[in-house]
Amino acid sequence: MKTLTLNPISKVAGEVHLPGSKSISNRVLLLAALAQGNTQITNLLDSDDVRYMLNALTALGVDYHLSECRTKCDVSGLGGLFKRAEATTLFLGNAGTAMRPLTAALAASEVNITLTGEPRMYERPIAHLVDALRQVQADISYLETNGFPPLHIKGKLLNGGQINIDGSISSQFLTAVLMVAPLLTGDSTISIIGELVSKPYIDITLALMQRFGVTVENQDYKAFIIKGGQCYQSPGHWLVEGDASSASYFLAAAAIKGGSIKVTGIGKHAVQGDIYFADALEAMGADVEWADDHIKVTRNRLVGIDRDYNAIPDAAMTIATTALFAEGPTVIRNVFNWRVKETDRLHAMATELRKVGATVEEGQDYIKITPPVKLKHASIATYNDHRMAMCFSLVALGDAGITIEDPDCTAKTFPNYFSLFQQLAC
Ligand SMILES: O=C(O)C1=C[C@@H](OP(=O)(O)O)[C@@H](O)[C@H](O)C1
Ligand SMILES: C=C(OP(=O)(O)O)C(=O)O
Repeated sequence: MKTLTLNPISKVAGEVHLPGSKSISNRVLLLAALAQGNTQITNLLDSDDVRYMLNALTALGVDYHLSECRTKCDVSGLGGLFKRAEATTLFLGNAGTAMRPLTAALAASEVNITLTGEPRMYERPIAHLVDALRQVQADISYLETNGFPPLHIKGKLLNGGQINIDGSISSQFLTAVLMVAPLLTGDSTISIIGELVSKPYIDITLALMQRFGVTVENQDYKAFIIKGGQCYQSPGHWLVEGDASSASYFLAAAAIKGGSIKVTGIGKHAVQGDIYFADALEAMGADVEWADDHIKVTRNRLVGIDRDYNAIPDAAMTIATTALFAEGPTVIRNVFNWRVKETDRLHAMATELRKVGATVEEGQDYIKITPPVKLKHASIATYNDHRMAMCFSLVALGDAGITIEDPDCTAKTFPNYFSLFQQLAC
């Protein structure tokens, strides 16, 4: 297995122009495909998750032109739902932002589709979404295990109506139903069962839908009312914001061993909730500068924090490894759904943090990290989880360096992460 050893880095500084947001790239591609008119997308993310969405759109007959650098894409919208008579299989890797929204859009399209993916995708629950779509007569069947992909979808025009959806495991299920709802023939009311997790991702969905001409009535994240029989209208041009989750590793590096690091491509008005990772760094003691077109973090003394990070589950992982450099323990609470992402992230994080010397308490839905007096060098297993690899790169800012197993797993969202990270060393 390939490994990457990072020698101790004593100081970091510089500027990083962020690759496009994964969450926005895959949403915009799907909305542009369904919209009336052409959409010119710039700063599209070039990573595995986005390739799976692009490949799916090709197989579904969507016309688009991708530039050579794969960050510009002109999409000719279908002006409505997909239509493809032949039975087709779409392989979606482990991309939640492809699997979940496509399941809903295809259930309402006249298609005959099988959705497959990597082995881990078959362990990531999807029943809450399938149950919701079945309430409006969607014809979706499980091909292996009840409640999990792979799925077979015998799509047909759906009517809309009352849809109750469990929001307690993933917001992506609600995102999926929201994005298809305006294209159903009748009006829909989507009611949330339980407490909705990862709420800021719903704000991304609603903001993008609005830019494509569709308004949703949001009743305090408990119910959403959407008129049916609509068509998305292309906004013409779309610049994808930088990825706020990807920004977290650079901002954390500055907080730990800056110098200052400035990330561009996002700023204080960004639509992604993960920009509030910078608030977590501020709470730990770092200096943060918020501008319209960048966020800059400068090192200061860091102290542990104890907070609920349900709203930013991806960037919250970066707090776990930043905690190794803070004074006193850090507790990251209400992150139960870490267990159903690329790997069981609560368990993986606890196991690997212990290897570098931390004392760790792994709760059902929280993790408590007490930093060691001295970090130890270790070889870190990454569990085919891009964020495990990127989070543990921060350990190189200690005195012992770190070895990252399978560093190429960052290809899911950030293929050139390690070269950018190493360029910041000074
Ligand atoms: O909608 C999105 O773009 C995402 C929502 C979050 O998932 P959950 O809603 O499952 O927490 C996040 O972890 C994922 O990386 C991207
Ligand atoms: C949870 C993640 O991905 P997905 O979109 O596959 O859910 C992630 O990127 O951290």
